[in-house]
Amino acid sequence: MKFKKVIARFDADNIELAEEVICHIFFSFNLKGVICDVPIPEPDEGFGTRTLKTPEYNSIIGYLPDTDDSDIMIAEITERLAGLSDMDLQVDVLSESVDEKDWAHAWKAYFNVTRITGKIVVKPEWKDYTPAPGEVIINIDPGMAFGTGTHPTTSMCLALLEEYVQPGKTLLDVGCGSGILMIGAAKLGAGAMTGIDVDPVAVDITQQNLEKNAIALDGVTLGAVTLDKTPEIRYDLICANIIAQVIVSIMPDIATRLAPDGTAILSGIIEERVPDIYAALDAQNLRCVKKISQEEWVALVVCHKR
Ligand SMILES: C[S@@+](CC[C@H](N)C(=O)[O-])C[C@H]1O[C@@H](n2cnc3c(N)ncnc32)[C@H](O)[C@@H]1O
Repeated sequence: MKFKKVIARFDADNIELAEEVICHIFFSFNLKGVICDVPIPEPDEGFGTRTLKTPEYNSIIGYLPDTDDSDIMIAEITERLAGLSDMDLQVDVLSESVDEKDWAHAWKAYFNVTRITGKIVVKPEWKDYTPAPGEVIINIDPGMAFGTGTHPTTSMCLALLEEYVQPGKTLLDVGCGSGILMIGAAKLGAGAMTGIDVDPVAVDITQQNLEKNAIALDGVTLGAVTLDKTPEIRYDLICANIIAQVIVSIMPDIATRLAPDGTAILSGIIEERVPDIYAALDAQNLRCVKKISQEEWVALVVCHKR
């Protein structure tokens, strides 16, 4: 099958805000395999904590099936991006036709063994790594789904899971992507888990990655659904690493699914959006108990007000 690779090459005063907005537009057009390819200022420390190659440009890349309509969609995406005139953003949209087999593996050059915390290491399935005693190794092949652990939004979630997962705690992962957070949680001792994603490909990849990590699937529920379409089961832990606008819109559904003593980890939020999140939390009688940040990205730990 042929795909159109869509590249939004951009420059902006606020790179993280531009990343968020462009990704949101890509997701709203249902582009698959969206990755942020942004030069990282700090050097790789030799462990592969960052991308192996530093890209020359800031790019957001996504893929569309190559059909009669794809050029019209790309023109609409270009128009939407050009309409962001209130932001200090210069963006060029490029596209090229690629074979699935060509692109599905091309990004792998960027993904190396990545240490997230003193304990958690994310390892591409195809790389060798000898774990130190006590390390939690997450084997991942994200395929067309988001989630290698190299993005700050994912690594902050993993670090917070290490802090908040307790044996047997139930977990709901909203926007499971590659399944990386569910695997991390399971290896840290979580009990029954539910993972949902609007992208059915992500749900398939999550299942494959859970299997590759020998996570028993009998306690796992997966679905290509939005949160409002899931049963109102209460979870001890909820993770949502999605952009702020989506988190705000699903906050009522998060609140009704968070156990009275439960903890939600909300990530994918840039600093500018934190006031919107706080307002949405307040409206649902939720409160933030911890805020961490990496680069311009913020992750919040949230619970019910008492
Ligand atoms: C930034 S990725 C996070 C992937 C993974 N959980 C991680 O932390 O690396 C966000 C994921 O949320 C999914 N998504 C976007 N909007 C969603 C929604 N309203 N409900 C559920 N999933 C959504 C996307 O398809 C994508 O896989």
